[in-house]
Amino acid sequence: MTESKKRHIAILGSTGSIGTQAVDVIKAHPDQFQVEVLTTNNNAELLIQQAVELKPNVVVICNKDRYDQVFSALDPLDIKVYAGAKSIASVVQMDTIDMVLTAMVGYAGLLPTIKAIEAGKSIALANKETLVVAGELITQLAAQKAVNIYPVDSEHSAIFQCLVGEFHNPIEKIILTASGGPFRGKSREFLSTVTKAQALKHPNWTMGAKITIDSATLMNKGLEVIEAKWLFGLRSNQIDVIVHPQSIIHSLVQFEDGSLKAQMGLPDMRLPIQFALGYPNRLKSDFPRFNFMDYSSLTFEQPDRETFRNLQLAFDALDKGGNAACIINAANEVAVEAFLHDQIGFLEISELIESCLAKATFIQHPTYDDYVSTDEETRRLARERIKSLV
Ligand SMILES: NC(=O)C1=CN([C@@H]2O[C@H](COP(=O)(O)OP(=O)(O)OC[C@H]3O[C@@H](n4cnc5c(N)ncnc54)[C@H](OP(=O)(O)O)[C@@H]3O)[C@@H](O)[C@H]2O)C=CC1
Ligand SMILES: CC(=O)[C@@H](O)[C@H](O)COP(=O)(O)O
Ligand SMILES: [Mn+2]
Repeated sequence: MTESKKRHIAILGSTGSIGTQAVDVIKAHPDQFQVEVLTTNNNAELLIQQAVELKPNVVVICNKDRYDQVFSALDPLDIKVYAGAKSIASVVQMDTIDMVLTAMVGYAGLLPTIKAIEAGKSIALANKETLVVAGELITQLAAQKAVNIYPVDSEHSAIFQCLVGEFHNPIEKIILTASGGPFRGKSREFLSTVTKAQALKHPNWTMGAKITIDSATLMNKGLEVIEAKWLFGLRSNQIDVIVHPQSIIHSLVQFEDGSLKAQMGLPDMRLPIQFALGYPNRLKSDFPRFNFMDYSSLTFEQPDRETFRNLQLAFDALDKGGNAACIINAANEVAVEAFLHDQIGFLEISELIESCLAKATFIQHPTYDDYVSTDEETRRLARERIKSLV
């Protein structure tokens, strides 16, 4: 690419696990990428450090109390500084941006993603919650605006990589691989006493706290099933989940002739991030290479949906349709937060989600405003339930 053809990127959530790895990818390819926008929730120190190095046009810090600190560091460098969630939703529409990487965590990713698509920006989507909450709305809007959504999530990137050159061939089914998390093979009795420190020890990936707990409960795989439905236009009976504890095969596609294609590699999120940012090009990297001799066996097992009920709850929500996935997402976000604050136990995460799914108002054809009210109602129900438990 020439200087003028550099891809101009906005990184939402630049201080997190995906965000910092995206910064590493971009720094390794200064001829390919220019950072236009960086955003964070609270982490002013790292935001300032990244901005001094990458010289974006604009940074946003959600927490307004940290605005002065960021402004005094970056205004002398001619970097514009804004604060508050609304600013994120507005800066993604800047003319100078080509692609928005949604690397913030949770429901907060929904509105900025909608605004970015409305402005015609390509999306590199890490924030799976956006598609879980409002997959139909997002995919319809993207189609209307002729916007491409490039998956960053490792499984979905794997499927997307398997589909390159195959877009005219129907998918028979996809197989999402799951590590099984830190509690693979454990009983409900064991799970009744596990701590957040145990749950935060993922066997293969270093990630933010929320997704790490989701991996431990198998909700991450449930969210990924819903994410896959919308990204690849599938029915739920076309999506299988298989536990693969080594996380080397990142997922598979089966075509109508029975052929299976898989994408493999060491667990390293920089690869799917780089593939999404650089698509359709595979950029050179110095990431460690997979060596077959280091793995004497790659193994597979069925997920235990009875012990880890969240996976089944996600399939149930997908089959129910409407705002059901929005309900389980909101309940899960509140439940994970409560677990991380030692307010509820590990098994109560699923109980809370199940009770919210039963109680929250079901809407068959939700609008954006319906998603907002569903999210609010479910969070209220979940918090009431937590109060009754403690
Ligand atoms: N980590 C991974 O390997 C993978 C992550 N994903 C998905 O990517 C997304 C990000 O995950 P991850 O990087 O692990 O998360 P982290 O918790 O590590 O980082 C989250 C980022 O978002 C910012 N942020 C948090 N809350 C808000 C908010 N309410 N408004 C605006 N910004 C906010 C944080 O700012 P601050 O630092 O100030 O808190 C931080 O920059 C999630 O949706 C996750 O499911 C998908 C596949 C793999
Ligand atoms: C890296 C990534 O994409 C995560 O979503 C990862 O897949 C989590 O691992 P689990 O398979 O344990 O959910
Ligand atoms: Mn994943």
